[in-house]
Amino acid sequence: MLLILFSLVGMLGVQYTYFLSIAYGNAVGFFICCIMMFGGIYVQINTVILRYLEMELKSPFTTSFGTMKRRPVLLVEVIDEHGVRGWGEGVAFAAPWYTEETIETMWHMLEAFLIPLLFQAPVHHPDELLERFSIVRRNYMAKAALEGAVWDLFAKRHHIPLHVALGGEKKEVEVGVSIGIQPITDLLKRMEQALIEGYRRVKIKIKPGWDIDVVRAVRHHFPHVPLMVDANCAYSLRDIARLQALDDYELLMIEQPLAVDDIVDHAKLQAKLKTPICLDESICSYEDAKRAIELKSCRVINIKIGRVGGLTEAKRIHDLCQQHHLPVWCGGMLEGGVGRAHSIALATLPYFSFPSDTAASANYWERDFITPEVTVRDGRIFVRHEFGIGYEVDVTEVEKRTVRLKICKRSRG
Ligand SMILES: O=C(O)CCC(=O)C1=CC=C[C@@H](O)[C@@H]1C(=O)O
Ligand SMILES: [Mg+2]
Repeated sequence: MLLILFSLVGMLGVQYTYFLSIAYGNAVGFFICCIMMFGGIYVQINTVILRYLEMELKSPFTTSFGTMKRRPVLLVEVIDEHGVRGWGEGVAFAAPWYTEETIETMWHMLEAFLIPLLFQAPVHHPDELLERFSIVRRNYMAKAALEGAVWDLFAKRHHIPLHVALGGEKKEVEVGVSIGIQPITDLLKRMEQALIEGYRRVKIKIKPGWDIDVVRAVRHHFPHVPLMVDANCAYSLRDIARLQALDDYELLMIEQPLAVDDIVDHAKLQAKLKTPICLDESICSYEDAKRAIELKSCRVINIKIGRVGGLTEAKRIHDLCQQHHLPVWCGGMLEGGVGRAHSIALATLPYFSFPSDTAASANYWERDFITPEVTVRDGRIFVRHEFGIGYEVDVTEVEKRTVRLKICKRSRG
């Protein structure tokens, strides 16, 4: 009886504060979280559906570690005891060259370990899953896929958008575009197109031998465009002179120049560079971010939900960086629409300080599997107010691409 009363109070309270927050701004975000925590609604997931989708990028994407055209996606759908559904996306690639995870390892970890852990007990708030999943080491993208689906469902159960559930404040998020390695004339054309489309910042990929000349050529054509470079771990401290030469081009930041575990060398390098270093692959947790801040290994952090194990950890890293005045921004993983929707919601948090790598659906896909597709106007994505992730999953489009499906059911014994 008491539980039903709490649930009712919680549900009404959350919706009321959501409408208040629309009407009066977002000062009530903290209040919303309190009500969510104590409101008494809990979610019992009874079914999880895993889908392996074959997808192809519109054009190949080349970085220092290789070229990708095929981009399979792992979709996670969770269904609770009321039939409410939530969606998450596993963002690892087919091969383990960004982090150690792949689409197959995510599938295995989900099926063998994480889904059974989710079935074990109801969830009062998705923040609890960080602790519950912690008995599984690393495997952050697998955890994030399932946790993200629960966040979506949780927001829907509370009749609020995901960005409100997260405590986000922005009504629109600024976005940039990431352009892969390609012949310089194609790169310049692609950049010009992106700027015409309104993107507010351009990131280009570099590697040893494809760096200073390219940046010089880009700066020659676009002297004032907010520009950054991403090396995806391609350099070592032996390349310090090459990296220092990039200081002449007013780059916003150099993303992940050194190896994934070179957090000490990144500190040595940052001390010798004027340009801020942004860490991507090196930051997989709150603890990693704390160490990087302590060691002064970087001046910016790129937060990707998948890389850090989910939205809860992403929020913790955001808050930590805010306390230390170290700007963050939201990276991308060439996601399908569900992953993209989660990133948009996260980027509404106040300390996301540079445009996200969340370009429009049409930048990647002939047809995305959400409706509406993500669109960018004047370099901004307008945040949707529908409950949960704010976009519908287009089941017909999903089914067309699904090559493997697994339905996992909670045993009620
Ligand atoms: O548009 C996006 O989703 C960002 C693309 C992008 O730059 C990256 C995606 C995935 C791995 C890397 O190649 C790279 C990155 O490191 O940020
Ligand atoms: Mg990167």
